[in-house]
Amino acid sequence: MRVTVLGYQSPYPGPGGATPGYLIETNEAKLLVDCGSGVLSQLGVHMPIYELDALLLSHYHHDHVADVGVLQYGLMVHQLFGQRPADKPLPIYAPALPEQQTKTLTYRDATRFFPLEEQSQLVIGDVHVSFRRTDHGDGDPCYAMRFVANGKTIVYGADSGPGTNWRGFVDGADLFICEGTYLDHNRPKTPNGHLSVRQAAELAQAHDCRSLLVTHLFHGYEESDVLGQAEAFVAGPVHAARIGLQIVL
Ligand SMILES: O=c1ccn([C@@H]2O[C@H](COP(=O)(O)O)[C@@H](O)[C@H]2O)c(=O)[nH]1
Repeated sequence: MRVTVLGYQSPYPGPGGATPGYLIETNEAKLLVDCGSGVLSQLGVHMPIYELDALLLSHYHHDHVADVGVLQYGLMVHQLFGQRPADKPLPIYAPALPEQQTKTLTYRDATRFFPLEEQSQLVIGDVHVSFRRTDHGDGDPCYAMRFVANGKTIVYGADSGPGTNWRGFVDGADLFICEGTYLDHNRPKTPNGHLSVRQAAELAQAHDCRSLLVTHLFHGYEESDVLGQAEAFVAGPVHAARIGLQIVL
């Protein structure tokens, strides 16, 4: 499996940047995971957008879905150009709630919405995907995703506060893509559905992850500060997200 960071910033893209979006590729699948602001232009650096096999959305906050509409337009045009079959809408797997948000995900022949629940299990090409609800948001679900292919496991933690139950989901992952929204000096006194970089590292270490990618970062954070505050993770390599970073497992 190969993961490419297309966007990692939050809550908005810095100059030339992008909010969360990750390309996960195997021999048999090209999956876009979240589709934030600026992600579509980054995707085009790595592959034609019409070759995607699926889009998976963790939740509907703007920083994770901002480019879905332009992706739909793009696929529609590539179908008109004959580069993508008109009878092959891109599946968009996304939470079933809030219902109003789901209504935009089926668009002409370009995309089709498939609802996710915590119990959902997907097989896309050679990738098996399962889900875990995270501690995030004001009542509507946000799902972390576990991708297993060719004996390797990537867990994408989506947005997740300290109340998330990770047991049996992230343990032993070859790569944990975990949010670290705050450096220490910005960390709120009361948990608000996000983790700090320090908490992300402690979590990955406690669950025996083999490598860590800290993401969902403010664009102004320095990579050296992020890596410095991730010192609790000693079990393997630590990466601070940056656009274009590729990790091969
Ligand atoms: O205290 C805060 C609250 C939010 N942010 C950033 O804003 C976005 C959107 O907020 P949600 O809590 O996810 O609705 C969030 O992803 C953070 O990047 C913040 O930095 N500090």
